[in-house]
Amino acid sequence: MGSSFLLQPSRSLMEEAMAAAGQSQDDLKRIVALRAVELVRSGMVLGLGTGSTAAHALDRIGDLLRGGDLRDIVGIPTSEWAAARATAAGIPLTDLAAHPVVDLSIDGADEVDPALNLVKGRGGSLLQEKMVEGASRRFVVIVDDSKLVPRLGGSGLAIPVEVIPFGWALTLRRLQNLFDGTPGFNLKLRTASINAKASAFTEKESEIEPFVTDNKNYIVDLFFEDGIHGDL
Ligand SMILES: O=C(CO)[C@H](O)[C@H](O)COP(=O)(O)O
Repeated sequence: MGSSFLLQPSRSLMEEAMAAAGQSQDDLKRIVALRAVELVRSGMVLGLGTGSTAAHALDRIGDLLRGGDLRDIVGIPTSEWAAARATAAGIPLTDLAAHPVVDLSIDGADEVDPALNLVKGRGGSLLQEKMVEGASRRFVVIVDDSKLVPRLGGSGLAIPVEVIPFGWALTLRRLQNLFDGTPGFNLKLRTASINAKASAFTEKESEIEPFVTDNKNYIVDLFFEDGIHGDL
């Protein structure tokens, strides 16, 4: 991957946003997404991110294309969700086979540590995000301040790992062994009921059905009481 860096609402923008009555977290997501889209130029191959922050960027790119301010853009979606959102926004889609080098990817994240290491994929899209963003010359991460942590896992929320269904229980045990002895460490297979996207199951079935990713894989969620200490 080329350079990756973080865009947050700048101090003045953040203060402006927080000062104005009624500004929500979603407003902050929109502000930072719009700043990231300022980096988009006509003719670029874009990596199209997934999630509620990236949604603002996709919609903005669509607006600029419709208004004629951007031309000849093609986008590689990082999930089925992103493909649908980009299509609705009017962004022409392509893939990594046709465009193995991506000029710029814009995506959200679940956690960002001070060294700009990321947790991604709590929404369930991991593998394609990593492939598209890994093929990018430039990767711009757009987050509001709720995503900043002193160390990964520090929010106490899941660190997702996508695993193939074959032998998933063995993979889960190996992940368990990897972090054995880490105080407050826990892990579990993500079930369909946990991921809102997996709505095909009834409530009762969903308690026992694994969540299935766009790539037909499972997810094991890792939890750290106080984040990951030491080398990643
Ligand atoms: O990795 C992701 C999806 O798999 C998202 O980028 C991440 O979950 C952030 O989402 P949001 O902007 O909705 O907080």
